[in-house]
Amino acid sequence: METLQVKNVQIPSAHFRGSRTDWQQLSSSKNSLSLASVSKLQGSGRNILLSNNQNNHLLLSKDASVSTHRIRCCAAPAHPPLNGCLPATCSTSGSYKVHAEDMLLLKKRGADLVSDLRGTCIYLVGMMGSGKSTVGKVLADALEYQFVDSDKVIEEAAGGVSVAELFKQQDEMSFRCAETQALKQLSCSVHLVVATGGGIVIRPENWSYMRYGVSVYLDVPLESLAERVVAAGTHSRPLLGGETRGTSAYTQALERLSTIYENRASCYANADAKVSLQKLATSLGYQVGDLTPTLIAMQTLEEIKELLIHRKQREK
Ligand SMILES: Nc1ncnc2c1ncn2[C@@H]1O[C@H](COP(=O)(O)OP(=O)(O)O)[C@@H](O)[C@H]1O
Ligand SMILES: O=C(O)C1=C[C@@H](OP(=O)(O)O)[C@@H](O)[C@H](O)C1
Repeated sequence: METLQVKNVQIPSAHFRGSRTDWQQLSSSKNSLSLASVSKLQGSGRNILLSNNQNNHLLLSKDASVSTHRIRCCAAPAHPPLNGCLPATCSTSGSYKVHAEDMLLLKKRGADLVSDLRGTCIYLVGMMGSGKSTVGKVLADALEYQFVDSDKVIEEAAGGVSVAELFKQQDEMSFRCAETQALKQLSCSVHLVVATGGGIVIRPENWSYMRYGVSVYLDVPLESLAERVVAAGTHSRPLLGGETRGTSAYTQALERLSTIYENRASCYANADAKVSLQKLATSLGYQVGDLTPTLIAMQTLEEIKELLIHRKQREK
């Protein structure tokens, strides 16, 4: 890790994902943004972390479209590069490991939101495999909320019987009733990030519970979903029709996911906010597969922030 003392930097506008009010801007054009009062620029691996003296941080990803020469230090370093300012440890959000510096930034973004959220629960909705659990755990850490998976609540209420087993033992309607009960119970709590089951959106009654909180739709292209669920194994996802192997597994998963999605697309659109992985990837010059749960969690916090600002303005 390298730390440079710099005064201001120029970055491509598309890569600015922070709050503009946190940063003094020297100039801004369609394609580029010049930020003043940057006190530190730290680089590690693919990431570049900018900080200013007000303790605001901005994480940029160094990839094909943001190479170091496009992140131009307008002032020469005041001191020779310093080494290792942040601990090289990782924090664990479930089994996914978040780099310490990323978690620092996530927590900063989370802390900015907490007072406006006032304990409101966050409900992540989206298709199977969209990353609700993976991203949800990172978000919960960032907000210092508790993470809950609605499927796990259903399994506990059923005495430890798995969702896949419940689908075998009962019809889907019974599972949906248990899901509504679980959600009703969760909606009485505060400070929760809830990873909901992919089908929770189909019942209007469920929305009446999720309206107590903020719902965010993780919109992931079907091809990526199919890749993920096949890699993870489809045994725990009964609606995908059990385990198949080889190349046909991907084709079968994609077909089933497409059919399920067609029936649900309008329901997902009810969410208060949306994180589109395709849009995020395009804005960063990435492929969807390159988007880490950390980046997705960061974007989720941004979307929630926008939503809260919008709500506040409407209240006025
Ligand atoms: N951003 C990501 N990039 C790649 N794989 C991911 C990402 N997010 C989640 N996954 C993987 O996809 C699978 C499904 O994720 P999960 O969080 O369980 O989804 P959901 O809770 O929406 O069903 C898991 O194996 C997980 O490791
Ligand atoms: O899409 C669905 O209808 C379902 C999604 C699953 O949850 P995940 O989205 O967490 O896989 C689980 O609730 C059940 O298998 C039904």
